[in-house]
Amino acid sequence: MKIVASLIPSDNAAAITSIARPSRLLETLLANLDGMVYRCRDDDEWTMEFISEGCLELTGYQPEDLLFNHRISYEDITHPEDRETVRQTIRACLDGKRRFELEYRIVRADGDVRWVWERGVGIYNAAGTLDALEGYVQDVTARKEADQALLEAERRYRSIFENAIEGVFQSTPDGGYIAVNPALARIYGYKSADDLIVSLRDIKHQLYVEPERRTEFMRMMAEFGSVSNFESRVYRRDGEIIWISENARAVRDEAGTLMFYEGTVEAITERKLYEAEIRHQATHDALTGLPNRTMLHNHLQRAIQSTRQKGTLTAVVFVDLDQFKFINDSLGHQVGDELLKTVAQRLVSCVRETDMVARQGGDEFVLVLQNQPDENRITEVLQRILSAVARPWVVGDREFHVTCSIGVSRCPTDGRDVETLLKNADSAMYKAKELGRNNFQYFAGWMDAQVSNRLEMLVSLRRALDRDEFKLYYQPKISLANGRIIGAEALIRWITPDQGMVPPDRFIPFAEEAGLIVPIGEWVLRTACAQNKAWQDAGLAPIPVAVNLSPRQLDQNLPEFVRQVLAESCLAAAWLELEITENVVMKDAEKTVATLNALKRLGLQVSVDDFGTGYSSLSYLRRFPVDALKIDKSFVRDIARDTDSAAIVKAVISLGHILNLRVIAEGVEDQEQYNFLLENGCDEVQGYLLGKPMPAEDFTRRLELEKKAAG
Ligand SMILES: Nc1nc2c(ncn2[C@@H]2O[C@H](COP(=O)(O)O[C@H]3[C@@H](O)[C@H](n4cnc5c(=O)[nH]c(N)nc54)O[C@@H]3COP(=O)(O)O)[C@@H](O)[C@H]2O)c(=O)[nH]1
Repeated sequence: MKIVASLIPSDNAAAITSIARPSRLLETLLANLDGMVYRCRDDDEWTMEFISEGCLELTGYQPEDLLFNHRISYEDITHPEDRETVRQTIRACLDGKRRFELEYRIVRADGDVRWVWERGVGIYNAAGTLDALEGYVQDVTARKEADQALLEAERRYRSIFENAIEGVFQSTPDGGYIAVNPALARIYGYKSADDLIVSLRDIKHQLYVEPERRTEFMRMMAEFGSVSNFESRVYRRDGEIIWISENARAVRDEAGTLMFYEGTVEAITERKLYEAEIRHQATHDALTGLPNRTMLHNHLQRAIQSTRQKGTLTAVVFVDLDQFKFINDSLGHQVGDELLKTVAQRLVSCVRETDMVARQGGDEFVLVLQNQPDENRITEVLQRILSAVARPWVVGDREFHVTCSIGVSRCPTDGRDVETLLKNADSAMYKAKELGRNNFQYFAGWMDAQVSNRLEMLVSLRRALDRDEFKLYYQPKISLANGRIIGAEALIRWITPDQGMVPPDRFIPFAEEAGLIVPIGEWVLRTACAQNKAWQDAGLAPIPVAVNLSPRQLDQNLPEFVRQVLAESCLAAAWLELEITENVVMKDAEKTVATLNALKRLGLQVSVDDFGTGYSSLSYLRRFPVDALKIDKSFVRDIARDTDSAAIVKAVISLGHILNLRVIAEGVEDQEQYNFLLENGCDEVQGYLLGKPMPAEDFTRRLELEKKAAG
């Protein structure tokens, strides 16, 4: 209950005269008053001597019911909880001869509780003794309820303001705060809302990390009257930088003059970090942390644009590791991953910060070298890359050597769009592989004439078998004991209608990738067996023909397939030799031993190809059912120049003989190499010196000549 005691002295009010008998005019007025006029005694019942007609509407009782307490007294109508206070308040005013004014509750005839406002005055006689009280009572329930609702709403809003998780503020255009809630103080690292308001007086410079954000905030407020999701970096009190998002509006007076800004602040650092992480993941390679293919494409796109505008030179460098597949297969993916990470770091160390090193996938990296002054500078970088990648690489207590092949295309010379530049760099890289690996090649127009697009190659390869485009060449193997042909290696050739002959190095890896190597390998085996049988049927001296096997062919079905092919061609198994590269033998050694044993049971021969380039374990080698080791041509090539190569060749020959294996040296190109191998007890040689791979018809003539010479 709200009690308002009037401060107006009752001397003036005393002018109100007795209204025991009001005039007619007054009666009309009183009857139409919105409330009740009364005159009562100062007794325990507030006995009414006069009461206007408004009594009925106000209390639900007829005026007669209350007059002289005929039916009920006003004291009884007054709400029991308010009676005492009403009496005390009126008493105090009467004692001080002041007008009284108060609000309290009454209980109407129908039991309804209503709020009333009462204003009255004491009526004194000439002797100054109180005669009666006169006053006016009005129903103010509606206003009271509205006030209550307003208070409740205010309380609720204050609670929201005080307890909100978001920061709430009102700030002035000159950069101070009028009001902030505790959450904003917490977000900005202040002890309390007051601490923030007092300490932070220059929002532009004290709060924003980039003060231009405040300028932008003000500009948007002036232009649009509000900002939403306005993200900025701000300083907390201790100097820590966080991200916030603001939603705010400008508050203006009726004349349109800006009064202040008000809005909310949300701390979004975590979201920003998460978004940055997601962006990073979408654009970076998880293993090496380098930009991925997507980012490379976007970056290259921009680099091309800038190259065009500035008239500069940009190089797209395709780097492919030479022995990666082998390392992955023989040493496992974990080691392969470590190698990729090391290579990634080394590549980054070779270029400027403004250049990009991206991982395209697998063991392929692409570098974008922008704003190059000339080709010499690009070449310097390429040389740095070759030596960086070739630096020994240590895993545990073992040291490895890896090289890479590099292809380069230049913008604008070799292409002006992303696809062309990447395709041409890729073609140049394949040329580098063909030219012996561990080198770089700049793209040249003629490379386009070859089947350089891998996708095209795969499509063409798929058709090649049906169109009978493959051919087998045969290269002689010569006995060092007597210089005679003691075998042949079947080597596939692809004669395409438009590109001519495509060497196996260019398509075997794709065939392996696409799984086409299995049908191609089957064709090779059938053709080689059939050809060998034809030579035998022609009366030529029988020799074993060696066929190369790809890793994908070496599964448990292979022995059965070989058995079938031998049966179909009627070739005795002794005249078939299978060449398997060292890394394939070592990969999943247990499984390989089982397959090799099954093959050996057929009666054929098995040799380990490219021996020396891999990491054969001696203990495994002892257990493998193989007949021969083929020393890789890279060692044979350097026999005369490089003492290490010469030592390796000698060691392999000794090792082979200790293990009771034949040793064949491949890639013999000159007499010096031949003599070295002869002197060091090698069993067989193969190479251009003794005969290049040749079509079956030419090989037939070689065999016929041999037969004649043998007499
Ligand atoms: N899975 C299969 N792989 C095959 C098959 N046919 C060939 N290949 C493999 O492709 C690689 C390249 O073969 P190719 O271009 O035929 O090269 C062979 C010889 O021509 C070459 N060679 C022989 N002598 C010399 C020489 O004196 N100098 C020199 N620079 N190169 C020479 O060596 C290749 C034979 O190598 P290898 O197999 O290691 O004995 C090659 O890896 C083939 O294996 C196939 O049908 N299936």
